[in-house]
This record gives sequence, C-alpha cells and structure tokens, in this order.
Amino acid sequence: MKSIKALAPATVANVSCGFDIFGFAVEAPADEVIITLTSTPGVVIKQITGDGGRLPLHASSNTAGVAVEAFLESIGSEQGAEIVLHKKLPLGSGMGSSAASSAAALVAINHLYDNPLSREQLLPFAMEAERIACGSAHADNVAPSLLGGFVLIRGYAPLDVAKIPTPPNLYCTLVHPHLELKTEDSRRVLKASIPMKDAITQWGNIAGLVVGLMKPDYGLIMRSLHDVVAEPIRSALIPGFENIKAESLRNGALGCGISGSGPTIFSLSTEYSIAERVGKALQQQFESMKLKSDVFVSKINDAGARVVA
Ligand SMILES: Nc1ncnc2c1ncn2[C@@H]1O[C@H](COP(=O)(O)OP(=O)(O)OP(=O)(O)O)[C@@H](O)[C@H]1O
Ligand SMILES: N[C@@H](CCO)C(=O)O
Repeated sequence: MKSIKALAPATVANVSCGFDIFGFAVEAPADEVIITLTSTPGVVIKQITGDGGRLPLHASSNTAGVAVEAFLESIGSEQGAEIVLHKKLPLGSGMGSSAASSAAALVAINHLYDNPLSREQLLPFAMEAERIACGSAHADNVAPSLLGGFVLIRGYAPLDVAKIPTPPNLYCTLVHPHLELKTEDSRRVLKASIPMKDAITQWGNIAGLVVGLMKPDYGLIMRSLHDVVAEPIRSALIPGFENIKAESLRNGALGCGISGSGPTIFSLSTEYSIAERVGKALQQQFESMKLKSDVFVSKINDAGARVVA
C-alpha cells in the first residue's frame, strides 16, 4: 500500500494584536506524519514518538486522526489509513502543537489521493481537530501551518482567509520555556467582552500591522505589535513576562509578545543577528528564574506543510 511522509511547521498565533485572526508559520520545529493507505476502512494511529506517551493513540482523540477521518469521509473513500506521528513540537507550548499534527496528516493524505482538495479546502478538517484538542475551532494555527506565510482569518462564518505579504528580512525568535499551558485554560481566563477604548486601540494596531507588513514599514510594524486584549491577562501566567519583553526590545526586536496562548514568547527582528541575540538574552532571563528554555530562530515560512517522501 502507498505511504507518504509530510512535515508541518510550528506557528505563532495572534501575533500580539490579532487574537484568533492572525498567525504565521516558522521553519522549525515541525511535526512529521507518515500515512499508509489500507484496504479496510478506519483510521488507526500505529505509533507516536516524541510525546513521552502522553498523546492519545485513539484516532478520534488525536488531531492527526480526527483530520484524516474527516478527509476520508468528505471524499467518500472506502479505504482506511495508518498513521505514524513523530511529535517534534512540545505540547501546550503556544507553538501550535495540535495544529501541526493535523496539518501534516492532511497534506500527506491529500497527496496520497493526488490532491483532490486545495489547502484552503483542507482547513475545516484541521479546525475540527483543533476543537477536539482544545475546545475551540480557531484557525490561527492550522491556517498558517497548512498555507504557510502570514495569514489573516478575516471571518469564520463563512471561513475567509487571506495571506498577507511579508518583507523578506523578517526574522522570528521563539523562546519556549519548559512550562506547559493548555490553550483551553488560557482561553478560559479571558474576558467575554472588552471596553470600546480597548477595541479601538486593538483594531488600530491590527490595521497598522497589515499596512506595516505590506509596505513594508518597520516603524509601523513596531508601533502596531501591541495587544490590549489577551496579553494583559495572560502575561500573569508567564513568569517574568514584563522583564522578558523589555529585554527583547532592549536587544533590538521590533516587537515581542506571547506566541498563541503561551508560554512560548515570540519576537520579530529585521536581521538574523538581532533575532539570535534576542534568543540568547531571553534564554538567560528564563535561566535566571531557574527555567530551562529552547530557542528557535527562522524566517517566516512561506510554504507551510510539505510532503517530503
Ligand atoms: N497530535 C496532537 N498533538 C498535540 N496535541 C494533541 C494532539 N492530539 C491531541 N492533542 C491534545 O491537544 C492538547 C494540546 O493542545 P494545546 O492547545 O494545549 O497545545 P498547543 O497546540 O501547543 O497550543 P497553542 O494552540 O496555544 O499553540 C493536549 O491536551 C493534547 O492531548
Ligand atoms: N488564538 C488562540 C491560539 C492558540 O494557540 C488563542 O490565543 O487562544
């Protein structure tokens, strides 16, 4: 039976001001999924590595399995699939761990059927998997992981996504402290409504970031990378957040914030050397609080999930 391997990258959701509507893909880390078609129906997770035995092996509870089940049903296939997942993204990290598994699985299974669906058409299956993983079908991790680049989710009903062009010299530093935050929990702490003055600040920043990326205008990007909705509440869940952010900006980053629902911190810089320096500085900050961390520096990944063999 035919078998294929695909990779899907980590993603930074929200990007400070764009709660649930912005996300971009980075180069690494990336989850790896190998799918083999079977002649009998049903999706089976054959093996998972790299998760310390923590992820569900039951297909209907694992984002890779849920996405493949939804795909096979949508094309009316009578075949089944076996999935091997090499988990490279840390769980509950804010780097889109649950999304990377479903994105890789969808790109692999779609390829095995000669790509009957576009990347955009695969999105609802990955969103359904997000609902299983964290109780909310947000698309700001799955969309950039599947489509690549910097993605706007303009609306959810109906789903309307658009890629925002980004300048070639934009580097992302991800610093992942060895802490876990469940998306479900960090969504629960947010308020159901926001004051009008915060809404005005936020939509000014959202529009400013889009214009800043498209022009490009780095001053505008810098002024727009602020969040008055989620960060003021969620930052309490990340030890030393204010110092961490100040240190990133002091080292030359354009902006710094919580990646997705945290605890990973993202920073954007205009040069690789600045992005590296920011990574080292933030790692030292976490170390001073006796927290180990991993650093990933890369450009924005315009391709997203890809088949590798
Ligand atoms: N294949 C999978 N990979 C990762 N998590 C999965 C997977 N399948 C199911 N899950 C469940 O999803 C949850 C992890 O999702 P969570 O949203 O907390 O982390 P995350 O994806 O890293 O965060 P974020 O969405 O903030 O980037 C865990 O409870 C885990 O059991
Ligand atoms: N937009 C989502 C992303 C989770 O990674 C949130 O912040 O809850």
